[in-house]
Amino acid sequence: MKVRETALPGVLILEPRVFGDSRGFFIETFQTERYAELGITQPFVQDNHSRSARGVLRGLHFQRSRPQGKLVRVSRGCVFDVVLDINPDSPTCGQHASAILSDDNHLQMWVPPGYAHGFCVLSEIADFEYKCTDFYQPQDEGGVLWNDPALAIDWPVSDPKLSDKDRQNPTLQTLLASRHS
Ligand SMILES: Cc1cn([C@H]2C[C@H](O)[C@@H](COP(=O)(O)OP(=O)(O)O[C@H]3O[C@H](C)C(=O)[C@H](O)[C@H]3O)O2)c(=O)[nH]c1=O
Repeated sequence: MKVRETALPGVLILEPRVFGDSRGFFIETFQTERYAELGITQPFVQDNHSRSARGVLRGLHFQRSRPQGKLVRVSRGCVFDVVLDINPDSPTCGQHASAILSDDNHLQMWVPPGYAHGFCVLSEIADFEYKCTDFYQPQDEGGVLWNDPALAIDWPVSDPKLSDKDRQNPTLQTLLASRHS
């Protein structure tokens, strides 16, 4: 497996080994020992699968008191995936890492607990599948506005389809200010 570090501490882009043959391909999408060697040691307790159409943007989400680590991949289609540092004590707070994840490049993103995460869909349909290190806690959910100008995230969509919740997410500055109030 090839591993690329990013500008964000602990955020990794992983390229699993692909075994192709005349029938298609085979990939081990997760394996405890191999991923533990990369520091991905927290047990996964929940698997998620979302399907979205072209132009959908989900994010940027996080859980406050029960932060989820996420090992994300795309099993169908193509997305622009974004991880945002929202830790005010981090030297990279406000910075983001991004990658194109697709069923062609088979790339995965490891999002350690404590980061915000989101993606937008670049193909007709995208199946987004990911493993989480903690359970979904709806009352614990938080979000950051996808197009917060201070973040300068170069989303490859201009007028994405958002949930009502995501349309109302605060800017990072507002979020961090509310934590100290
Ligand atoms: C996340 C989640 C949602 N749900 C239910 C709650 C809603 O009735 C429905 C859609 O939820 P939501 O609109 O929050 O789904 P996404 O916008 O895809 O949320 C995810 O989007 C970004 C990309 C993330 O990184 C997070 O994993 C997660 O926040 O699924 C569940 O039952 N369990 C869950 O773990």
